[in-house]
Amino acid sequence: MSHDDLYAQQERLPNRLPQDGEAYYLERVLDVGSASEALARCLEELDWEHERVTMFGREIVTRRKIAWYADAAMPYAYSGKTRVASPWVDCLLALKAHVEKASKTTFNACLCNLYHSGEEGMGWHSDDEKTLVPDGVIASLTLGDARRFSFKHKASGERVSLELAHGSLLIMQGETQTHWLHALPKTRKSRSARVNLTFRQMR
Ligand SMILES: O=C(O)CCC(=O)C(=O)O
Ligand SMILES: [Fe+2]
Repeated sequence: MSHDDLYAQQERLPNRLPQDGEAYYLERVLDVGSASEALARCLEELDWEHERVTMFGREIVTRRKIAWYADAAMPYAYSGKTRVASPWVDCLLALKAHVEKASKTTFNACLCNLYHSGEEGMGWHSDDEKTLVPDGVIASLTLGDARRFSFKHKASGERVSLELAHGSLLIMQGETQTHWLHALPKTRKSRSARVNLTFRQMR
């Protein structure tokens, strides 16, 4: 799909959140072939490692893997741990350029997630770390198996869910992180890998 088509599509995109934030879903920013090629390259070329999180005073190593890229060797606080960014690699830079055009925004960092199957997910959280631009844009590219993604309003508990397809982009902006949590629930339906690239704006 050309970028002109993408812009035209975006003009009409509905906000998926009923209030207190903005979430736009672009179902196909990459065609199936390009998305599959990008998935293979990301699996092969990114610095994947298991995430270590501290829960109830104990260190837990997640099955899910992550990789962290940013303009400089920026430290990034995430789940109570500080990670130093890897320097950008070509396949990620090409995807970043594509996502920047599609979202008409620029990004200086990317947190990458690798879920080997539906047995891996991510719990409720908001991306409101102090190192991120407040109310900045987060653009989340999905490569691989489609998964359900859910929002939950912090005050009312209201939920909004959508399915994120192979080659799709979810753009979160405005006050989304202040008022909503999001999660990627585990599921028995997914048996293959999904890579999710969350392009971010660090200050
Ligand atoms: O995998 C996803 O779609 C969600 C990832 C996410 O929320 C995050 O990295 O903060
Ligand atoms: Fe998140």
